[in-house]
Amino acid sequence: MNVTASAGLDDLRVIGDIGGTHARFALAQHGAYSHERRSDVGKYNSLFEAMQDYLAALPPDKKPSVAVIDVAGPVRGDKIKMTNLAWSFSAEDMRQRLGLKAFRVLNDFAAAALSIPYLPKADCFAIGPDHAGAKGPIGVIGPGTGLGVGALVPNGDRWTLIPGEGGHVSLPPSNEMEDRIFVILRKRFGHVSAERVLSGVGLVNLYQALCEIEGAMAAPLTPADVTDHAMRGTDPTCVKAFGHFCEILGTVAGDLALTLGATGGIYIAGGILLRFKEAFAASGFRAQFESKGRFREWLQTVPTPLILEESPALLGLANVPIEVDA
Ligand SMILES: Nc1ncnc2c1ncn2[C@@H]1O[C@H](COP(=O)(O)OP(=O)(O)OP(=O)(O)O)[C@@H](O)[C@H]1O
Repeated sequence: MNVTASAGLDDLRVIGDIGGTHARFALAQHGAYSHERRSDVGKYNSLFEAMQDYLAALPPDKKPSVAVIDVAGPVRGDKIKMTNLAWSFSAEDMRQRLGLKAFRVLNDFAAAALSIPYLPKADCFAIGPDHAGAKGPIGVIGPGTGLGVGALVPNGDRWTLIPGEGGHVSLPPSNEMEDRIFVILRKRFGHVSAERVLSGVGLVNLYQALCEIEGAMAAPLTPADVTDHAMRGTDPTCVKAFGHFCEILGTVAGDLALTLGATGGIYIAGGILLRFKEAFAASGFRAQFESKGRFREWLQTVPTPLILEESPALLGLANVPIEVDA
């Protein structure tokens, strides 16, 4: 899809970023948004219910005429099924039931990628070289409930958006310990995608694999327990799990940079790492990102800012042109 900043931004639009755990809705016009609300997706049986609830709570003079929604999962055609959530819907059916002029659906990391040209500098925490003024293809990668990946490629004064399912690329182990973790995960999952490690549940998978390597019994920890122990240093296996998480993200992000030729930067998004920006910056992430043999020097020039905004996708959705077909 080719993207300009102008088309269809006058209509009041309801925008929604639908992840595997949270749904965030807002109202947008002229590229900016307000009336943001976040809910747990578990509260609702369907996207329709969640949207109806949000729309019903708006002031009476706020009646959006179009919807632009992103979902964590592939978007091909009218029927959408989310990857990490039991919701499915037809965009045309949603449009009719909500009485809207248009109902547009994008992949969540396509929307996150679209936000990058509009993201205020204060919403990024610099890791590696400064991203301000960096030009060229841009990648976005973010561990949350799943692992999202998206990209933007400059095309004259426009951007070409590349939605994909880069979270499901094969996990690349890059040292002996990662080999051992990989073997354990392969026995468990068969194909070990990057998402099996680089997500909330991935943190727990890493912790459990490390316990197995150490011959220890894994405690029933949540992703938040793992990072909590890691930050407080109260469980050495959790400290190691967080360390591997950051390093493996560095490897996968470095692969993405090489594949895209991402001189514009690889932006790190998702709901997990923005909570731990200092620990992430101090981790082995950047060293692993650059550790690409003969391409180390080139990777050293690629910025890897951490997006501090929980839902950058909303900014992308506020700006997506809706008359242009994907
Ligand atoms: N403190 C924490 N430490 C580590 N993981 C956490 C923490 N809090 C929440 N998580 C995990 O983060 C994930 C939710 O991430 P996020 O807030 O980005 O949700 P989402 O937008 O619904 O995800 P996605 O878009 O990937 O489907 C869950 O797996 C959750 O267990």
